[in-house]
Amino acid sequence: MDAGRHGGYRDYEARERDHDAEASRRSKEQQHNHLGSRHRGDADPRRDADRRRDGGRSRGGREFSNGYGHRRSPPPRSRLAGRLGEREPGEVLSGSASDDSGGRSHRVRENGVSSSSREGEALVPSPSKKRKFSPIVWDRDSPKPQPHSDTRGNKVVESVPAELPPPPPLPPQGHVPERLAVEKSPMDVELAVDTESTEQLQEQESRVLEEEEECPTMRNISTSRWAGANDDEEEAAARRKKSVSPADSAELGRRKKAPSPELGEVVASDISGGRTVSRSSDSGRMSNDENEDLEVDKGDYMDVDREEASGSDSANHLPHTDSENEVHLSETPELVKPSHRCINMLQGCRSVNEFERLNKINEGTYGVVYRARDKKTGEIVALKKVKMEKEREGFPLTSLREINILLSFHHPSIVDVKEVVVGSSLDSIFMVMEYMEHDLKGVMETMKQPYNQSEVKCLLLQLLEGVNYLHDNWVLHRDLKTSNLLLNNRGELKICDFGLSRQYGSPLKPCTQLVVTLWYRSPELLLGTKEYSTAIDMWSVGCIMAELLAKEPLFNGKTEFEQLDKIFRTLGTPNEKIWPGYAKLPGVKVNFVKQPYNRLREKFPAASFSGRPLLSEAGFDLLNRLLTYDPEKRISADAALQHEWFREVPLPKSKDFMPTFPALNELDRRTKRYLKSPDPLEEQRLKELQGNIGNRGLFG
Ligand SMILES: Nc1ncnc2c1ncn2[C@@H]1O[C@H](COP(=O)(O)OP(=O)(O)OP(=O)(O)O)[C@@H](O)[C@H]1O
Repeated sequence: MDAGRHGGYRDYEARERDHDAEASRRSKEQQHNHLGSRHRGDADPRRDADRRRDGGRSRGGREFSNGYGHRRSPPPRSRLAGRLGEREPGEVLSGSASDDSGGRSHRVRENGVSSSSREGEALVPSPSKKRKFSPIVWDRDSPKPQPHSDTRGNKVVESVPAELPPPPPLPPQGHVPERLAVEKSPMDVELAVDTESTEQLQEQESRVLEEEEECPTMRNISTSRWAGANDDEEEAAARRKKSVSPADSAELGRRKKAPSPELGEVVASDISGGRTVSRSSDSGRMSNDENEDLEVDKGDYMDVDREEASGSDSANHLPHTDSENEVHLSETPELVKPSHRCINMLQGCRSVNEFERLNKINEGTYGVVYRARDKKTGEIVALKKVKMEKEREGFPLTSLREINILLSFHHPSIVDVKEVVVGSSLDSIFMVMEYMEHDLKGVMETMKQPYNQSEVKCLLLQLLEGVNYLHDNWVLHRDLKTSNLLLNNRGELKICDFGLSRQYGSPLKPCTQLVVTLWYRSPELLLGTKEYSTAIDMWSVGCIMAELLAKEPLFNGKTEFEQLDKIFRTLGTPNEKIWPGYAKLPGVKVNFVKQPYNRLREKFPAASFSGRPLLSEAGFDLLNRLLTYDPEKRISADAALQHEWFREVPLPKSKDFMPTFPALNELDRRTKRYLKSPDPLEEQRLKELQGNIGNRGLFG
């Protein structure tokens, strides 16, 4: 942006070269530090400090007292075969389940015994993992963290210049972008925006960022290049992508986690190689002349804008021992070669009138979502129109974040944004997303019965894979809830709505406690903590797990006080013993109910005739670990994925056997209301309208 404004392309390129050299140097330093740290052993006192900060969520692997480890060894097939009779229809089978449960079929065990050293199991070398620091969030008023380099190559927060990072590189001379990204570098994502709008967007982003976060150490989330990537390897990775299953690729993604992003970068460890980015076939390097081509054909305009204008108790009660929380660092940290990824901001966007509008799906706080058809390809997509009406200052930051993150990330459990298209004016911007038939909230509202345990496992595994991918890539979602989990009729779950998501490790201003919808908000946020971490997302995952099992929200408070009250009544009132630091939280001054016991088990009994959702010991243990008060002790996504519950019967249901529903998102809103209405008369009408709505799948 600055280059365009002040120096033109020449300056821009020169600056870019400098930037590249700097990035390359940093990358080398990082790698060097990594190598250095390999030989240093565990005697590093800073490692202990990191371990405490990390709260045991390190990628290096946390051993739980119950023996859940990080070993990913496939069980002998014969064992599973021996208990086929115990399976529910659609359960994941060893060996064939790579596409069922996020590639964890190899974790399936005979009976859920979690011994980490069972005989006869073929040990697959666990991928070395990178340690992940707990994000550190500084109060704006607090002293700025001093820049320092981490000798182990781990994430460090360093002071960075207030100015935005340099713009992305120009494509090489004569470069004509391909339509299909699979033929390109797997890490290349090209956000096609015309030059003028690019400048405008960047300028606005910079302005909004500066306003929102005055802290000079903040850098915006931007997708930028990693130095040192090998193009050949990228191409090979892109080719490999085509042959790996999503589940396999999720596994791969975890292995490929970059040690830490360069500050200000969203490091997309693009697990599956090249993402297929649909983009304008006529897009190319943008010139002012080409820009004019973007003028919409008024006669053929999709009338979106106009229409808009008119219309276990231990987790909470028994403090974990030190040994439980001990972080076992990876002995041989994997040296990850960062992938090369860049967004070409200089290509032209397609116009929204290349899509035919089908119906309005939903309207959220930040955008209106439409179902539409790509006129060229016939593909059905979801178009999220960025809401601009409240934005007197320009392009909304939330949307910029969302676009940045979603264009950068590619994972089977994260909704895919294919491209960005523009409306008649530059302030009407749409994200073109893969279309999903439902969101989890809508589906649960229409279901007669809650999901059973094996279905919950299938969904939860996918959710955890997505959250793990985000956390691995230094992003907090900060608004996980059932309406932000999309479902399709292939049993796939995908996380959407990244408007509140945030790169962590960067300072956040104090008022950002108001993230996460109330029902899914963690106690530390409700109690006003100024430092929070990946654990806030894990609390939300716990609430979602409970909601999936019960088909109703776990804690549905109307105010923050009521929300905390509901949490405390169910999980017991926390204290310093189970949650060190609790007493110092700003919100603790309020007089809360004194509930000495954790009563969660009453809501999810092991056996019941009361109609309450059943949950095994292992399932309850996972739920308790997700709903652990102390964020430092709360289970991480990575550890949750290894939890015994997913390995015991009933095994996670295969996605193919998940119940399917009529696509709510294709119905008009009136019909949707019928569907959700508790009124029996309406229900009757609905039945007539929809036939077998809510029928469960073949084996459901
Ligand atoms: N790719 C998609 N396919 C189908 N439906 C979608 C898609 N993306 C979003 N939706 C629907 O639109 C709704 C709102 O989308 P989204 O959450 O992204 O918007 P928002 O304005 O950020 O919402 P919120 O108010 O929750 O922040 C979702 O709950 C979902 O029902």
